[in-house]
Amino acid sequence: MSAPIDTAIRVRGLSRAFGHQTVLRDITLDIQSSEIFGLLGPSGSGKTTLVKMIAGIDEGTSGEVVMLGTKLPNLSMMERIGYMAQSDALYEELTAKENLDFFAALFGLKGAIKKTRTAYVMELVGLGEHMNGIVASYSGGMKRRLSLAIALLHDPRILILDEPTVGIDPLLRKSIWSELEKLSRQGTTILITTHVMDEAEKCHRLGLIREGRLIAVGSPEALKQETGSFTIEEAFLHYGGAAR
Ligand SMILES: Nc1ncnc2c1ncn2[C@@H]1O[C@H](COP(=O)(O)OP(=O)(O)OP(=O)(O)O)[C@@H](O)[C@H]1O
Repeated sequence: MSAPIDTAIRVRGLSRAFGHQTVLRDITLDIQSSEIFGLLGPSGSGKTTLVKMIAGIDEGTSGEVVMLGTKLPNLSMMERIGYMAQSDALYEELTAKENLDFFAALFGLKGAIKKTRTAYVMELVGLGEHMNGIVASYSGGMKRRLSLAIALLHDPRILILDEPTVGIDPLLRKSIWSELEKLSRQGTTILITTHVMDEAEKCHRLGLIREGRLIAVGSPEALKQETGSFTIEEAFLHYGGAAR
């Protein structure tokens, strides 16, 4: 008998409409524990809408999301999810440290653990020396990095990142990716949306999304092989999508 597959995120028949506009149509998807799963699709195809429902902050018009065995939305699951939204949700008038303190309190981090985690995540995103800077004075890329630090702060089992590396320079992007790979090896499940093809190549599996439908799911290699493509972009075109 084969070992049971450890599913971290189970999506079944998920649809979402805003008024008369249906933006997600009957999405069914399993994301395995420790997997780095990438969502790729043109602007407006429904990636953010989907990750918001998987993060438990929006609900489908129909269908369901089950995370680590618990149906969402469920408040107690919030502790196990690190969510980095596409637009930064930061307190601009406060310092980075004060922002981190706020989120640490929200997740019940205190004392030495809070101090260690705060220092670690800020170093990771290259902001170790900007801890006491007022966020309003940060550049766009620095704000993205602080948002990523906050998503990682409580060491969540599930990490949901909506275009996390926009505005981040290639060197730092590389070190962030090697950290994501390390977290995945340690058991963290990572769902990431991206427009960047070399990031898509780093995902264990990809879901290609177009006009609210999941048009293909597979490893970058499998998707390329199936379509006889050299690049993911080409494979996407083959499935009837467009990379942007
Ligand atoms: N709250 C909302 N009310 C009405 N329409 C919405 C709402 N949120 C999203 N939409 C619509 O849903 C569609 C999908 O949007 P979504 O943000 O999920 O796309 P996306 O693939 O993440 O795009 P991008 O890559 O540009 O971030 C768009 O047509 C958008 O206008």
